[in-house]
Amino acid sequence: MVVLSNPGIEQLSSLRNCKPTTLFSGIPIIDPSKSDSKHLLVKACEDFGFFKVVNHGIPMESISRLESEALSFFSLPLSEKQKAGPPNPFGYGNKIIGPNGDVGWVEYLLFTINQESISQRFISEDFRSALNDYISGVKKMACEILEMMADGLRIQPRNVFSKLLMDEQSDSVFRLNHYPPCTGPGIHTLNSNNMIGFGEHTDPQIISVLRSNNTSGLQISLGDSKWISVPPDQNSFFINVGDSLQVMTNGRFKSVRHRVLANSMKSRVSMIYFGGPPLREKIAPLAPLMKGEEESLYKEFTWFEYKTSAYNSRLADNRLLLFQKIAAS
Ligand SMILES: C=C1C[C@]23C[C@@]1(O)CC[C@H]2[C@@]12CC[C@H](O)[C@@](C)(C(=O)O1)[C@H]2[C@@H]3C(=O)O
Ligand SMILES: O=C(O)CCC(=O)C(=O)O
Ligand SMILES: [Fe+2]
Repeated sequence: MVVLSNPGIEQLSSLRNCKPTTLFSGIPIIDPSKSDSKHLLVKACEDFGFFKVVNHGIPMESISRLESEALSFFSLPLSEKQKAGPPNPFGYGNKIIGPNGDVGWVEYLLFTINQESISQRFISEDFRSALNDYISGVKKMACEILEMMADGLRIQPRNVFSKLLMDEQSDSVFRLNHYPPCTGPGIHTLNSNNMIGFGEHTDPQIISVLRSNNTSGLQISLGDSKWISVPPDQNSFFINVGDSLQVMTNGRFKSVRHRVLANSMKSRVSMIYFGGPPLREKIAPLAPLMKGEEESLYKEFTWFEYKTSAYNSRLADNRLLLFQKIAAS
């Protein structure tokens, strides 16, 4: 990857602060075809806000096609890729994440999804077709997972979450990330610690569906400032609970704090579908989940208000704090 003059090396060197960790074998695994999966899934969302889905039914051909289109794009000369940028927030971005000064050892393409498909013209017809085919598969899977969650929580109708993604005004986003091996000038010679590819954060939406190639790097935190390295699995999907789902379950499900470390040997390619509600949607705890006199932990807000506030925040900020009735200690 070509190193841009902005951000500078001082900024990027602040990313080398990660201690090596071992891969964790306790990530919950959900097989949707198994009868107990809805209960396991609820437990995973309560304990981790994160789990892996196997036996998902999305054809490998659809996944590989998108991965190879993405790799072809990221292999283009920087000047070609930059024709699809800068991200505003959609388009091609290189090292700069979001509008508020965050940087990472990553380049990416960010797309908005309008009614099932991507219409942005900054990529080729073949690339767009691979994206649209893949997105329709992961969206269907995300909705099935959300319906299993409703079943596991014993709430009705079972499309109470999934209808938000199915709404034609759903504000969903798709992202392709490419983390080149981190051998930039001055980086590995200064210090052998890992570099941050994508800094720690929670995803603001309802649910994120992540697939990566077999390169490690993704880590999750269980709120104890320790990081757990997620063993990569190119045949499975990883699900993140987003901030909006945490609010809709009044804190019962936890939005998972995660980050990506760049790998010094291999490049990582990830594809993430972020399922979000329509902008006008009120994000609030669902009544059937409230027990007795239980009160909402959050002030009332719409997805538009939350998203606006998120885009004014730094990646690592706890974006829900502003919307909590009682600030956490
Ligand atoms: C620093 C930022 C990038 C981000 C918008 C934000 O201001 C804070 C949230 C970030 C995040 C994290 C999850 C997704 O990757 C993302 C697309 C999103 O919806 O929220 C990114 C935003 C971004 O890269 O534009
Ligand atoms: O690239 C990854 O594996 C995760 C990136 C991520 O968390 C994000 O784009 O929000
Ligand atoms: Fe994320």
